[in-house]
Amino acid sequence: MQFVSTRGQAPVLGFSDALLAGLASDGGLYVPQTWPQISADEIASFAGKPYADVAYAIISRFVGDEIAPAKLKAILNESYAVFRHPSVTPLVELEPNHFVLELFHGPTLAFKDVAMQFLSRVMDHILLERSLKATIVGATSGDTGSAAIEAFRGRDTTDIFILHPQGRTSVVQRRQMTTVLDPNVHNIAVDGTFDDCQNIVKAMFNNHKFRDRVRLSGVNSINWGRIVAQIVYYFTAAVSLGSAHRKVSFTVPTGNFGDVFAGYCAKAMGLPIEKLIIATNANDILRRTIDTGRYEMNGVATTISPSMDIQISSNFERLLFESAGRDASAVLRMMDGLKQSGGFAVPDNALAAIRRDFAAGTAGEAETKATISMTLKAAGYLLDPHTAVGVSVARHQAHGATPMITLGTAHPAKFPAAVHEATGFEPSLPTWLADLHAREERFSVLANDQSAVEDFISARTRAA
Ligand SMILES: Cc1ncc(COP(=O)(O)O)c(C=O)c1O
Ligand SMILES: N[C@@H](CCOP(=O)(O)O)C(=O)O
Repeated sequence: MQFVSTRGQAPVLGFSDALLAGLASDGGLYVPQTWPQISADEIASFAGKPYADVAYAIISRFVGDEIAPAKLKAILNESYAVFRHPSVTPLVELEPNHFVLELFHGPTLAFKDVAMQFLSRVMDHILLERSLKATIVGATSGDTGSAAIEAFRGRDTTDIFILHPQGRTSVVQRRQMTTVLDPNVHNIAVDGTFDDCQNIVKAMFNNHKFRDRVRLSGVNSINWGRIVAQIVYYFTAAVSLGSAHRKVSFTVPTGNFGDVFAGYCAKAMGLPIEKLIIATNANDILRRTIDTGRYEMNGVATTISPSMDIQISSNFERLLFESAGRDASAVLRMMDGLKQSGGFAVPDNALAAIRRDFAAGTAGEAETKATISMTLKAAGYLLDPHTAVGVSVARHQAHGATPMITLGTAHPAKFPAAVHEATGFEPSLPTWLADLHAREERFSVLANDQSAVEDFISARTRAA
């Protein structure tokens, strides 16, 4: 399997090189050259199989012969053995015909663990085989960072540098990152928003001299290795409700568009998905785009679902590429508009294609809090604020007899203040994190400045 850039000007790469590259050298994102197809019979045969086996059936199609089957199976078995639920990502019925797919049973209590546990092991394997070290960078609004740090801590092949927006994550999210003191872990608090952090990360990838010198690699969902692992749970969830012989819909709390794009990939591979619903908080740029056909930035609002406080939704570029008939020049024009004027118009053909597969809705702050408290009262189920955005939006979608699955992207204990405000009840952390607030923290504060971050990394990485 080969991977092409959404901007059409970077080399076509195999799975391992696409993973190590992170962002394509032309600034685009890698997507598979073709979508492997999974037949209805094979999809139905996933029923009752262990999660790691389904993951192998799906991910091996993208890996091709680059990793020996036994090695890939071992990586997947190890990755999912660390989850604290036997099903890895269980499905819970919230109300008739509406389910929550719990993606937060990994070590850092958010859906990011599902992909990050795989990505760290597979990167480690590729680097060891090539006798290389890499510098991993990532931007986080809270969850990617903690999942990446947990997955990469202590690894000899990598040094990891995570940029978070200072003061804009929950305290639990921050401490999950800053209390990890392994020597290969470096936390940087940036004086800015998540978008500023993500811009610095992308700019470092576009500084080819720096990128090559420190052997830069990324762990945000711009890296195909993240998306490929997130495709799996769309299959396991749909199959447990009767797919491939029954359609399902998904509602996905959305920020950087990686998670919902993985749903699009599952559909492109043959999973019968009726609709993918993009759920946004007050940072509703994606809903406005679906409604109006214009992607228009208007400033980041701070919300109780901070991991979705994003305006530059990176993976939307992958969808634009697909829905514009894989026209890289159209993508280049749109991305240029975004850079020059903070917005662009989605071409009519692409917009029509997007609207066939996706719908979108927004839940504001009051609605999100009301959803948390109502769901606790009515169903005895405690939602985190991100999942609550999804549940609220899903409840407003007419889906008839088609089951609706809302992705449960984080555990409520990651956001105790918001949950307490909504319910008067403060969820406690699981035992392995019980002393989180007593642990020593270590992080450096840097200006919102690419060269300051590059200098910081150059002075510390072992890969240069
Ligand atoms: C808890 C939570 N929910 C939802 C999202 C949004 O996911 P995505 O950025 O893949 O759209 C994030 C961050 O990515 C998150 O951390
Ligand atoms: N919400 C994210 C933002 C980064 O998203 P990613 O999926 O592209 O890594 C976070 O928690 O950091």
